[in-house]
Amino acid sequence: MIAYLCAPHALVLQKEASHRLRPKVSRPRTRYVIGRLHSQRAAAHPASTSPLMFRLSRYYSIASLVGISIVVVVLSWFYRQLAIETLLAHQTRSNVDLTRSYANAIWHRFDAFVSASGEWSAEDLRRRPEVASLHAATLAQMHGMNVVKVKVYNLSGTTVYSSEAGQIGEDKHDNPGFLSARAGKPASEIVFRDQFYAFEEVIADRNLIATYLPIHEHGNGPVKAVFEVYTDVTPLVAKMEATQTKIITGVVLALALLYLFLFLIVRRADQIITRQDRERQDNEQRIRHQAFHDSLTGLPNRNSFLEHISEAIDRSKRSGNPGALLFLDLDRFKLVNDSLGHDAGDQLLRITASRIQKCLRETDMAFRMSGDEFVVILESVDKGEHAALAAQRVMQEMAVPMSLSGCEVIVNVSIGITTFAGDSADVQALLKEADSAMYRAKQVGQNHYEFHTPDMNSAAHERLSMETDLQRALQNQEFVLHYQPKIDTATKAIVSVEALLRWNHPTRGLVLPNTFIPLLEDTGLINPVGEWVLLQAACQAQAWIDAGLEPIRMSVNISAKQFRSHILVETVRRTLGASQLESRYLELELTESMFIENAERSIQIMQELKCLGVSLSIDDFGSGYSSLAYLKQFPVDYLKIDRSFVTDLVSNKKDAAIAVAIAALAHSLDLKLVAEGVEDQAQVEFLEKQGCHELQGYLFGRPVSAEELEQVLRQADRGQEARRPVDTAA
Ligand SMILES: Nc1nc2c(ncn2[C@@H]2O[C@H](COP(=O)(O)O[C@H]3[C@@H](O)[C@H](n4cnc5c(=O)[nH]c(N)nc54)O[C@@H]3COP(=O)(O)O)[C@@H](O)[C@H]2O)c(=O)[nH]1
Repeated sequence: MIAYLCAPHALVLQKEASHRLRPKVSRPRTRYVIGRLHSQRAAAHPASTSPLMFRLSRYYSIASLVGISIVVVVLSWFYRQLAIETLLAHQTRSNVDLTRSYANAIWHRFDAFVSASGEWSAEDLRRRPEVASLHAATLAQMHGMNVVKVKVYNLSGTTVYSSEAGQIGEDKHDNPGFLSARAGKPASEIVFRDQFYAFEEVIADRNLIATYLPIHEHGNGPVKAVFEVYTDVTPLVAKMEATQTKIITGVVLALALLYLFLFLIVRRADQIITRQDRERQDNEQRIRHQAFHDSLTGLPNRNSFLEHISEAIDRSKRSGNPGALLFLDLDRFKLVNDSLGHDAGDQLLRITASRIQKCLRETDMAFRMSGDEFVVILESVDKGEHAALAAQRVMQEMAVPMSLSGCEVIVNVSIGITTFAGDSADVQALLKEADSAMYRAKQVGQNHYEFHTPDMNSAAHERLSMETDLQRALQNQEFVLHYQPKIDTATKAIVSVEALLRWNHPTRGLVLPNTFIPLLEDTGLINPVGEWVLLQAACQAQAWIDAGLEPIRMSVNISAKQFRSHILVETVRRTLGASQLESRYLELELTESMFIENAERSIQIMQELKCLGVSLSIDDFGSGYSSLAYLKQFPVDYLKIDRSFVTDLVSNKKDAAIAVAIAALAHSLDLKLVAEGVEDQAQVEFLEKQGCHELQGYLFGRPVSAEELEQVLRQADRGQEARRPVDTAA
């Protein structure tokens, strides 16, 4: 039940709405879709920030420092090699010149000595008297030069003279420098000596260039001996090293500046990348959250449910503790949406979500599946009573009035419960079980919970098979209309008939609209079927006129979906054209809940319908949101008191008071009053007193086929008297 305790302009009614089906159990079909879900766990829980975020500036710093170091080392080595090569080449040239002048000056003294040296031992060589004069001549020749040692080798590689006397007689025949010079090619090498015996002193920490030079006979003849000259290049090397240091320092400074400049660019890029990365992560997190949560209520959604129920079943398997699934559906949610608008509907869903959560333990989880459907997973429920207690808690919480769009409203909930243990593996089957139980709870009377029983599965199958059959019913001409008369209170003549839809099911027999109109609404078939009803009823009314019967009004029920479909006016126009029925004989029965969501638009539709000349009636009046403020603007002709107030109006003072109030309202708004559900004379008398214009009910006739009603109409016309009511036993 939904109860409105509304503000001044509305009637204060807490009566169960009538059994009219248009706004009744109408809930979106549940689809059980289990698809592959990507990263469900990650998405159900907030994503952590990536620990491996690429740090460009860190990589740049390391890579460029290593690169700069390599460049400096290579450059430094390369420069040094180049400088030494240059030095060696230069020194070799100068040593060639030096040797040439040395040879020119003193070779004539050596010539015979060197030629004969092959015969002497090392000792003999050292003792030779020529050595002293050679030494003196050499010293004189080298004076003032940077030459620090001179050696002379004969062609066998024996040191025949050295300015360091101790080396005379040494064998150097396999020395590469000697071999190169003996072959006619000067050779130089640079060496470092921490101690070196120069002509007359010992010198320390010196860079020396040793040059091996061939001595040719007559200047350009065959090689006669090999000279080795050591020149001290320490100052040159020091200079070279100083230059090298300067160049390297310059290069390092230039690279450091470049590094700094690039570092600033890279750091900025790094900051941008980091920010974009964070934004991307935030976006991903938001998308994941959206994929697994319902944006309206903030509850986890169906995807999240599918993940969690599987985990809950696994846990139940491991622990052996059973769990339970609660399927919750709001009672008459559609009515709130239709009457108070979608904002109120959204607010209701949010309040419901928070109330459900209030009733749960930390280990339980609530999900919004779709529309007004919620599911709760309860873990470790030892006995079914625990699930029942949770359901009761939710129902109690929902029974507390809530304020929606300025109205105090109580919206109840119907709950289906099923339990699962380790062996229940099929999530889809579990959902179906809980859904079937919820459906049974609704059928039992709403604001109720039911446990799943095996027979419920067959009820669900039944629903499905009905839906399938309905798809073919229109094509197979299985629908028929029955007609129930309305009589004039004063004359008791039939002044109108209400067309009521029946389904002639091939195997089930005659099915009443309570069973299938909600399914027609759910499947969207209500529009084509509604059009068919309109045309059929109008054609029947015209057929009776054509058959010579006194014309009467034909009233047709219009569903909320039809009314909102925006093609209603055009459909009625086409119907009138096709049936040739005068518009004053067509009446449309609308319910007040259709108008509230967009009253202005509803008034416009009603005015357009009125322009066609049809009559309009507000059916089931008093059972919904009766806005008096709008009622005076509705261009309607009839107000039909809801059957629920008529049934007990003689015995129930409140019903009587409401019927009186509605009658007064109709009179003051200049509307014709119709009462439905009239079953006895006492009701007739009460309603007559209230000035009710027309009466409808089993007392005057049940809905019957067109043929049966035609007979009644004929009898009445033949008798030239007020039409007799249809036999109530029919
Ligand atoms: N959108 C459409 N709705 C339709 C159409 N045809 C019917 N309906 C709606 O279905 C509901 C149930 O209709 P039905 O089972 O046909 O019941 C009607 C009457 O049989 C019943 N009635 C009439 N008099 C009495 C009575 O004295 N006692 C009693 N217990 N029941 C009685 O009331 C129903 C008619 O109600 P109403 O429409 O409010 O006048 C019902 O809501 C229909 O509107 C259709 O084609 N389209």
